[in-house]
Amino acid sequence: MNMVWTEISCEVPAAMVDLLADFLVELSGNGVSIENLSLDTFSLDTIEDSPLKTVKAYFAVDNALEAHLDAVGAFLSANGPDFAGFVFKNPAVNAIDAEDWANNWKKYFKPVRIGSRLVIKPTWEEYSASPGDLILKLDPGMAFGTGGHPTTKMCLEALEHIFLAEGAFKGVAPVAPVTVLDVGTGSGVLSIGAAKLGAERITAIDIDADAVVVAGENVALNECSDVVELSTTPLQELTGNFDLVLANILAEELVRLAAELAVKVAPAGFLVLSGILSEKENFVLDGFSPYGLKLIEIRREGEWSCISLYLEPR
Ligand SMILES: C[S@@+](CC[C@H](N)C(=O)[O-])C[C@H]1O[C@@H](n2cnc3c(N)ncnc32)[C@H](O)[C@@H]1O
Repeated sequence: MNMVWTEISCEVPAAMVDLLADFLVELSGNGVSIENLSLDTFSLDTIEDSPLKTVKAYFAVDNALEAHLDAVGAFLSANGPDFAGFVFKNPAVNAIDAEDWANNWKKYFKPVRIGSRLVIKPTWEEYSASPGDLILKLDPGMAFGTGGHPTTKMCLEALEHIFLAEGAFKGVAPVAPVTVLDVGTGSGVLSIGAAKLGAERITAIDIDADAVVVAGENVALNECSDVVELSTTPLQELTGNFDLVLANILAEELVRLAAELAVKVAPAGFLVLSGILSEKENFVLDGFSPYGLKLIEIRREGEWSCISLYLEPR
C-alpha cells in the first residue's frame, strides 16, 4: 500500500528558515525542503536573494494531522513577529501519495479488480475487459482515490455487496439503492462505482474545490455526468435523504459529522464509513450509536476498517 502523505508548506522570511525547519523536523520526524518563493512572485533578478522562503514538511495522513497543522499555525503566530518582513499566512496543505508521488505514482497505478465486477483502469493503461466487468476509468490527478488504497477499496467492495445484495447484505437489501450521497468524493471514484452499479442519482461533495474539478473530469470520462452531481456544498446544507451514504474521511471527521451523516440516510438505507484506523473503530461506533443505525459489517484491511450501518425501515 502507498502511504498517504500531506505536504504542509509555510512562507517565511529567510532569517526564520532555520528556526522553522528545526521545529518542523522535530514535529514531523521527516526532513524538510526549503525553496525560494515561486518565480510568479519574484522577478528573475531577485530570485537568488528572495527575502521569503517556502519551507515544506511532510506528514503521514493520520489522526494527528489536524493537531500538527494547528501546531504549525501556532508556531508561526508565536515566532513570526520576531522576524522583519513576516506576514502571517495559513500554511498551505497539499495531499501527496507516497514520498515520490509527483514523479512516480503513475507507474504504480495499474488496472485493479475490486470485488467481483468492478475494475479500476488508469486512463493511460490498456485493459481487455472480461464479460460482466464494470470498468471505472480514472485519472486521479492530485485528488485522493486511485482505488488502490484500502479505505477506497473496502468502500467499493461494500458498494458492490450492497448493490448486488451479496454476502452479508443478502436479505438486508432486497432493493438496490437508487440515490447515493458521496461525502468527500476526491477523484470521484466511489460515485463512478455507484453509477456503474446502477445508482440513478448521485450527489457528490468535497470541501476541496480542486478535487471537485478532478472528479468532474473522471465522471465525464465515465459518461456518468447525467447521474452524478458534484459540488463543494457543505454536508449541512444538503437537504433530503439517500438510499446509500458513503463517507471515506478520517474517524474524527466522521464522528464530528455523525448527526449530519445519519440524518441523510433514508429508511432501509445504508451508511458506509471508511478512512477509519482500526484502533478507532469503537470511537466511530460510539459516535454513531445515538442515531439508531444497525451495524451490519466491518471490513478490515491493513490498519484500516470500513463500517457499514443500516437504517431499519420504520
Ligand atoms: C480519503 S479522501 C476519499 C476520496 C474518495 N472518496 C475515495 O474513497 O477514495 C477524503 C476526501 O474527503 C474530503 N473531505 C474531508 N472532509 C470533508 C468534509 N467535511 N466534507 C466534504 N469533504 C470532505 C477531502 O477533501 C478528500 O478529498
